[in-house]
Amino acid sequence: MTSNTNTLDRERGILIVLSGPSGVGKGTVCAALRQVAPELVYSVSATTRAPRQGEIEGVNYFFKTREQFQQLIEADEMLEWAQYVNNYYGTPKRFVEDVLRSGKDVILEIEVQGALMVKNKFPEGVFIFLLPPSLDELQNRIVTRGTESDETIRSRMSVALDEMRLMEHYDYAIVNDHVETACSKIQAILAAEHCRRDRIFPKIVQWINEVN
Ligand SMILES: Nc1nc2c(ncn2[C@@H]2O[C@H](COP(=O)(O)OP(=O)(O)O)[C@@H](O)[C@H]2O)c(=O)[nH]1
Ligand SMILES: Nc1ncnc2c1ncn2[C@@H]1O[C@H](COP(=O)(O)OP(=O)(O)O)[C@@H](O)[C@H]1O
Repeated sequence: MTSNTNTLDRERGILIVLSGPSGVGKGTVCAALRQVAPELVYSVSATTRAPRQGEIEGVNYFFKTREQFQQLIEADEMLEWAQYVNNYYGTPKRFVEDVLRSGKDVILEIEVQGALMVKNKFPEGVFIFLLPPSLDELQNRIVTRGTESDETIRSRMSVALDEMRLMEHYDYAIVNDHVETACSKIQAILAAEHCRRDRIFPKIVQWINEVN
């Protein structure tokens, strides 16, 4: 038996897509997830939206002009992209593919149109939808965050309803009532998906055959 044949490694990482309406807490839950699951890789999106106070280029987003964003699409460098409330958002393709090929799991925090594009390309991905405890609480969270104008808040609430109608296309729905609970549920889903996908059985058969 060689050392190459007796490791129970998976060949490719798992692609996780986390969606949910603006203000539901995707960013907050992802930040908590980073603390407890540092092995998970986060895809940084490109956007034409202006940076919010404190946002850092390459950390929160790659901030682009409309022309630059268009060029990325034309050069086929986007895994998916979507227009959301007057701005474009998209996932750089190469980074995600490299991470998956290296055997690590990668998480995309994206809206629903883009998530459905990803589902076409990666049906084996894990699609998780984050829900608010109520619509009032959703609005309250967007308002409390204080990053949006009144008009943008109205647009985001209207998009939120459209997004929730498409929830049935997801594998899992999680209510973000408490950040820690939502985070634990995502970890539990990931752990279960690892068990389901691990290519352990062929390896075990190989071990047994090699011993006999
Ligand atoms: N399709 C797509 N949506 C994205 C991407 N990055 C972010 N989004 C989504 O775009 C929406 C607006 O993002 P943002 O302006 O940062 O607002 P926030 O998520 O409410 O803080 C959210 O639903 C994000 O999840 C991306 O690469 N692709
Ligand atoms: N479980 C929660 N309970 C209460 N407030 C929350 C919870 N999750 C997030 N928030 C708050 O809601 C607001 C929006 O969260 P954010 O992570 O920016 O949402 P998203 O990334 O989905 O737009 C923030 O002020 C955040 O602190």
